[in-house]
Amino acid sequence: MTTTDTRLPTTGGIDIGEVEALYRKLLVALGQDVDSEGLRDTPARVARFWKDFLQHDPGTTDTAFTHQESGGQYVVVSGIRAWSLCQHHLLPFRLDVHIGYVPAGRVLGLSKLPRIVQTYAHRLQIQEALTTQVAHEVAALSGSGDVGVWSVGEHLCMAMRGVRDQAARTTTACLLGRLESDDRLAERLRTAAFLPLGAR
Ligand SMILES: Nc1nc2c(ncn2[C@@H]2O[C@H](COP(=O)(O)OP(=O)(O)OP(=O)(O)O)[C@@H](O)[C@H]2O)c(=O)[nH]1
Ligand SMILES: [Zn+2]
Repeated sequence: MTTTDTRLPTTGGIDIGEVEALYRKLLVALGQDVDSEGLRDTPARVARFWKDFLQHDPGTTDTAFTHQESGGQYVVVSGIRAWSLCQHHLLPFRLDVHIGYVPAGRVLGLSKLPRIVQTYAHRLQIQEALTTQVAHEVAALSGSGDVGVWSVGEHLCMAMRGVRDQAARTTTACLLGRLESDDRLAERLRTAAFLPLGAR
């Protein structure tokens, strides 16, 4: 996976006028009075939401600094918060994402890690794919093959509908390079990632 993979995997652009018209039709089909005061502007608002969500610009993600003295060091940024939308129900899921890597001569700008998460969160997603995509992007941008990403998700499609389990949390992890093969290293980074979150 390369940095160019941050483009949306869509089949076309967003026709915001058509989205608005379709939402108007949807509300009618749902038996709603679309000309009532509260709903009159809703199709346009929701169309704007989709455009903002899917075309969100996370900003520059590829600033990295040479750091040859990084031998033996690891970097962990934990508690990155993001919202995404599940592919199956188009309902939000909230994520806490924790990223760790062992630099290989270069370190990424710290703010770039939340920006990378946002890049992949602003898609119709499943949590597992997002976790994998973030790990590969961090690897590509940092030049380090030793990357771990842990995501803890709360899915509204499980909480407010369907099984209606409000307490369930989903943890997904993607371990690359030495984090995959070296259990002790992976555990050190995982512990560092989750440690500061104990009080939450
Ligand atoms: N693996 C995975 N599944 C997800 C994610 N988000 C939502 N799902 C699941 O997608 C599945 C879709 O299942 P279906 O049986 O097709 O749909 P459904 O009848 O609405 O399922 P219920 O949610 O069980 O009511 C559900 O089990 C969801 O919990 C995700 O990020 N990863
Ligand atoms: Zn869902």
